[in-house]
Amino acid sequence: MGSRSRNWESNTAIQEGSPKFAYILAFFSALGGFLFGYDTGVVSGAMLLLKREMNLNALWQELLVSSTVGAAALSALAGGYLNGLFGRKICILLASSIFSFGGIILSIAPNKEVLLFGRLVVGLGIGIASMTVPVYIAEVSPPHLRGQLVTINTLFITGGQFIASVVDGAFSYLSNGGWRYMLGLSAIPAVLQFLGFLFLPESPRWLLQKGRSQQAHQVLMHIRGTENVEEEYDSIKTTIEEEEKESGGGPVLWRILASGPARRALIVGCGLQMFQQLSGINTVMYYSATILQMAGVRDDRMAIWLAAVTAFTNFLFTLVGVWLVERVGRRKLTLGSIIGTSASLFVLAVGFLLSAHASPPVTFHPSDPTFFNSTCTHYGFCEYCMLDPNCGFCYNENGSTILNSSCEHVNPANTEEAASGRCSNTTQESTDAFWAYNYCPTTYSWIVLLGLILYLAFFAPGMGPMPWTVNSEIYPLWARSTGNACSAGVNWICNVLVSLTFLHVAQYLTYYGAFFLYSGLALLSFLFVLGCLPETKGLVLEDIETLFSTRLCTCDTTDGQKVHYVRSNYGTLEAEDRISYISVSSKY
Ligand SMILES: O[C@H]1[C@H](O)[C@@H](O)[C@H](O)[C@@H](O)[C@H]1O
Repeated sequence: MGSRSRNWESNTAIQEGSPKFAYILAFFSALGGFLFGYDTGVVSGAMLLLKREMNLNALWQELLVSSTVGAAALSALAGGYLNGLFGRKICILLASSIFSFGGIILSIAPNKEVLLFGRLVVGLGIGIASMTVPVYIAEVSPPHLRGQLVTINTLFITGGQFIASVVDGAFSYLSNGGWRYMLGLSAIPAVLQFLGFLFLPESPRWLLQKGRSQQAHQVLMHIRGTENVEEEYDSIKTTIEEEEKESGGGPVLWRILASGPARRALIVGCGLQMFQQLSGINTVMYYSATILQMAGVRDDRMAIWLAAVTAFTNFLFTLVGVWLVERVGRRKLTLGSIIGTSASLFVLAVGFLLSAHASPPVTFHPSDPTFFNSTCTHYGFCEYCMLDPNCGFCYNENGSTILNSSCEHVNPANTEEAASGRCSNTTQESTDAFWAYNYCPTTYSWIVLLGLILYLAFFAPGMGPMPWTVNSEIYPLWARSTGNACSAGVNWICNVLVSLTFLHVAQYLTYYGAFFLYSGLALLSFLFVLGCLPETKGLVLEDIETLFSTRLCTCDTTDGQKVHYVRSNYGTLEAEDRISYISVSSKY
């Protein structure tokens, strides 16, 4: 094990190679991200049709949404093992087969039980893809493009969510079976990815790790578009040899926890994924239709199409992230994004707070006998009425004045109408009475809308993609699959937790309380990133491990600099202490 050094000038050999092939690889891999976005996004529109056609109660609706995310959490964790054993290519092929199978099952499902099975299958595909694709892209990309190419995967996730909302809008006009197309169409990109990947190479880093040196060398030349890959090849090979000598036996997770740099990388990776979800992205996305209704969009179809605009905003600003990641670096992009995200969550909360204070009172008590048996009669203001999932607010409007307002029981089979009375669809009067479920009519809705747009504009370029991008690069090769599996698992588990608890949190803390909480959590993540996230821009993957050699909370010293590291061996010391890092260049 000799001492080893790399200098940045010599990376020009890598940079000179044609990156075209790297883009092709990134495109086919990122179809996995597209399916992740499509399958998590499409269900809300499909549910509108499904609940009517299959008579789904709230529990079944909840099951069909959460089963996919839950299955994704489990398969992301298992994906680490599969990745190490079979390689990235086989795992991506596996994920695309699972996606295709799931899509077909969903499109022909005869009943809700088969639907649930299909959603579980699709979730298994999402979990494997979510942890494998960023790793594969990072391992095949040249260092100067790596951040951008991995961020393209998140662009595809948000693109998938956008296309899903357009498909939802388009097929919502089909009175029968529209959901079959919505859920089944995902099989097309899945088959495309499967076919494409049959012809694409395995990651050269994984090949080298498995001792398939000749194949690794060939793949590296192929993807770099040049024969001049000796330096990169040697560098990967030496690192793997060193790692093999240094690593003890036992399960990889145990070795990660026992090794200082890998453990710190795992804390940073999992922390980033946790904070991404705790800043409420999926709640905001899911809740966007209601926010738009608050802002006065009453037509259901219109709300579906405007939700597509929200998803498009998320996509558009992720594109800004793709553009910025190699210019400003991961650290500054994430920090800037968090400040904006926290501030916009604050604006959202203030909008909800003002709406709550101006919440219209209940002024009308219908004489309908079913009305008297309802607990909804207890509420004196719309604010309390809407926080009870069993009730909704029914009112007439004269200009901006609310008239004849009552709190009434919701139709359990369809929350878009009251169970009985003038806001149910069984009465003639329903035409001039408005039904507000989950929200209150308010003149402050523009603040909420502004908060929503600002939120997406700040979240999407940084906190959306960076946790995935950073995780794909911070672990040493031996720990990469397991590290990414754990952090992706944390992402999915926090995703389930936040979405399942949102309505309860809102019931206890009110909507504005919930958004103030998310805003505070975002501030907490600012401190975490400020103290713990080093800049990885432009570094060779094999060098990144060195950034975690010192205690966490000291990383900001390297911010904005490209550092040249020299790794030297002092024989008798512990593995992590044996590595000294000498900055010899900070000219950037
Ligand atoms: O990075 C992605 C992206 O921001 C998506 O919009 C969101 O739904 C996912 O949960 C997240 O992991």
